[in-house]
Amino acid sequence: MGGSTRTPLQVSAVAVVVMLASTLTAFASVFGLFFFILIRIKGLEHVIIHYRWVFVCLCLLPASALYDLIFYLRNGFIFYSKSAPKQHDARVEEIQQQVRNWHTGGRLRRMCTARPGWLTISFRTPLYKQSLNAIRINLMDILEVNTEKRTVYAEPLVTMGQLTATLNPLGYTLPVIPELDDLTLGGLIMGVGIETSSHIYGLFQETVVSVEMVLQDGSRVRCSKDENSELFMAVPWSHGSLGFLVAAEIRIIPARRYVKLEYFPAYSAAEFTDLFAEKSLERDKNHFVEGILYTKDSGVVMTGSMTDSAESGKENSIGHYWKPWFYKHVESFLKKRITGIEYIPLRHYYHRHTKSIFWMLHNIIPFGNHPAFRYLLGWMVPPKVSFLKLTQGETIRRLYEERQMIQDMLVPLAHLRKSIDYFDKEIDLYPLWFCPFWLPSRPGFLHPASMEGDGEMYVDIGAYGEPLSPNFKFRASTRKLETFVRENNGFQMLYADSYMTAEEFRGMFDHTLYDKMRRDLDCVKAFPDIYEKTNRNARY
Ligand SMILES: Cc1cc2nc3c(=O)[nH]c(=O)nc-3n(C[C@H](O)[C@H](O)[C@H](O)COP(=O)(O)OP(=O)(O)OC[C@H]3O[C@@H](n4cnc5c(N)ncnc54)[C@H](O)[C@@H]3O)c2cc1C
Ligand SMILES: NC(=O)C1=CN([C@@H]2O[C@H](COP(=O)(O)OP(=O)(O)OC[C@H]3O[C@@H](n4cnc5c(N)ncnc54)[C@H](OP(=O)(O)O)[C@@H]3O)[C@@H](O)[C@H]2O)C=CC1
Ligand SMILES: CC(C)=CCC[C@@H](C)[C@H]1CC[C@H]2C3=C(CC[C@]12C)[C@@]1(C)CC[C@H](O)C[C@@H]1CC3
Repeated sequence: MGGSTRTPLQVSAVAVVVMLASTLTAFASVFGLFFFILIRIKGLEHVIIHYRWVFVCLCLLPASALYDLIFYLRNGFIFYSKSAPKQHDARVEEIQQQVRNWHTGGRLRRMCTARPGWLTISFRTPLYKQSLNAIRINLMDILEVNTEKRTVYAEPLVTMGQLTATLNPLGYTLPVIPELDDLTLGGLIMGVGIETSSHIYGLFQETVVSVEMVLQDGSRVRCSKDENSELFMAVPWSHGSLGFLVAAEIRIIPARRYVKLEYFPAYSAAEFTDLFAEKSLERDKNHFVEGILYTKDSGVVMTGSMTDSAESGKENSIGHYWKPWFYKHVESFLKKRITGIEYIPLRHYYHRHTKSIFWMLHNIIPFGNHPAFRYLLGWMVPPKVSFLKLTQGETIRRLYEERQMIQDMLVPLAHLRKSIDYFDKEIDLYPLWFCPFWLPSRPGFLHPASMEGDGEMYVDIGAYGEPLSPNFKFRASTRKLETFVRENNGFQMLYADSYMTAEEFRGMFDHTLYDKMRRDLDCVKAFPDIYEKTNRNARY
């Protein structure tokens, strides 16, 4: 894609945007500072809880839009000027130097990345960030899109939003693009990522062709299925406990203009389960499969396929800021008791839950889906998750801790019906999100209970919101849920609060290869292990 000449109109438009942005920033900063002081004054809890939207709308929305705009311009400039690949080696060398300095300094404290805890897409802030030796990883660019090899080569801080904005106009996409936009390549490879195409391609980790790591001795290694293959298989879910990721090569596939999305309402848990299982197993027919349950007995299953043309009158650009929140739109099929077909522009599909942060924005801006709000301020939505986290203050943090659940549990598809019953009885939280994924049988932290056969179809059950079950007790109920999941050969996503003991944790995840790599690469004194980094006690 070549550069283009700007017309005087475009130059004036940029000047107006810059002026508006500066005014907004000044206003947001003053108001933000005022509110920041306010949330620290005790006794103002009512205001903080019930009027958080004032602060969010006046400060966080403009700040988020501005931040995104600046980074979008910066990323576009760097990508098209091709300056990042030239600097990559020097930047990696800086990381290697920091690790060597850690050795010469006597290896006193173990290491983690210096990325501040509030920036990570999880409810918690890691406590270890304060006490460990923080290694600065300043790597945030896409290095190459190779259409012949069908790969994109990128640095670990590249986000999903950055990747879709770059790849889609070139006619490509990633096989799995986990929603939300600010998720990073590093976080998804070292942690886990999932999307509604995972029933075909597997979790995000399965789309990785190779990774480049800096190990605890300061060396730089490349790993793929043919080169350092054991380390390659041990990297997913390792949470930076085997080394630092400095680049990754990910598969790309041709993109099409639209997703033809079909909506199938279901009016009982049994109907929902059967439909969801049937669509998930039709891997050659459905490129995307997703389900949302609104009550135990009502939900919608969606299937999508990519296409270049749309039937007239059926195009729906759901991503436009004035459009209703996606999960509300989906619910309307349930209420109207009809199936439906729509053609959604690809990028809009990928970001369908971003605008409303699944259904979590409703608590923060209760009128966020009202047409008046959408038309007036919708263009700035959503506030950045990291900004919400940074500014939530102690009262809101405690409130979420005591009243809200944010969990993703991965269970075999065969146990879906049982799991829906369990979630309904013990938690009673709706909407519930369902996303199928294929788990191959091969060594690593996560594999099906039986290693016979190619693999097994699993489903991610995402619970985000307020549990209404009268039996619900935060710690005890989460522990009980963890036990249920473990007993059903399932797994917990580790960005969420995990209360398992070390023994229970080892019972859920296969540590054979991981322990071997920790020993072979001399990681024990260099990095905390996964349990130490992800357990509830490690996070504030
Ligand atoms: C204020 C602003 C911030 C932006 N921030 C980024 C950024 O951080 N990274 C980036 O790669 N591109 C960003 N963009 C660029 C934007 O994504 C481009 O317009 C895009 O390349 C054009 O794609 P499109 O026309 O296919 O989709 P569009 O029609 O522009 O977008 C489709 C829909 O996807 C959603 N969407 C698109 N981009 C984002 C995003 N980045 N974050 C959240 N939702 C999004 C929106 O709901 C949008 O309505 C930003 C644009 C603006 C105006
Ligand atoms: N759709 C989806 O699939 C969603 C997934 N998520 C979760 O969000 C997480 C990703 O969030 P994100 O904010 O991007 O990442 P995080 O900053 O949360 O990083 C996740 C883990 O990866 C490690 N890590 C990240 N980058 C590197 C690196 N370059 N080298 C070594 N270790 C690294 C971090 O180590 P350290 O602590 O040392 O920084 C941390 O333990 C995923 O793990 C996923 O579970 C959340 C929402 C949606
Ligand atoms: C699709 C998958 C696999 C997971 C989606 C999880 C997200 C819905 C959550 C991950 C981190 C969560 C946070 C919040 C909302 C829900 C998540 C984005 C908050 C923004 C809620 C408001 C708080 O004040 C801050 C939270 C930060 C983390």
